[in-house]
Amino acid sequence: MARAKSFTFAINGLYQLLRNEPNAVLHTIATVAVVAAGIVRHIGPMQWVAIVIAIGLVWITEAVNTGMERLCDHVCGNRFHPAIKLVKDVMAAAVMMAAGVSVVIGIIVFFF
Ligand SMILES: Nc1ncnc2c1ncn2[C@@H]1O[C@H](COP(=O)(O)OP(=O)(O)OP(=O)(O)O)[C@@H](O)[C@H]1O
Repeated sequence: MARAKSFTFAINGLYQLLRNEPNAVLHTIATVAVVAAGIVRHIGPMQWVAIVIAIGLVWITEAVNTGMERLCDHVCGNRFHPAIKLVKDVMAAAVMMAAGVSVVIGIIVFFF
């Protein structure tokens, strides 16, 4: 029962991410486009594995980034603090690296 409740909290987190994070719209469009391209190009099972990992990597880092941003804003009350800057910049770097890795995976899968 407790497990089922945790699952509903996680679903609520996903809903909040989709509702409040503008980047989530871009990720959704990119996810649909890449999956459609994979279907049209009849990519193989291992290529699907790479694509699923790439998509998951971006969504997971965006979710963690969003959570950390909200926590930072709550803790510092929107006042500037060097530690908050470091946390937010590092999280932004994580999203950027995940996106970069995903683009490289996409290029390898679809163009090689
Ligand atoms: N309270 C703060 N203290 C110090 N620096 C901050 C603070 N809030 C934001 N910053 C700096 O501004 C940058 C952008 O912050 P912001 O919260 O707007 O992130 P964002 O990436 O624009 O968010 P979103 O993902 O919602 O578009 C941070 O990476 C950080 O360098």
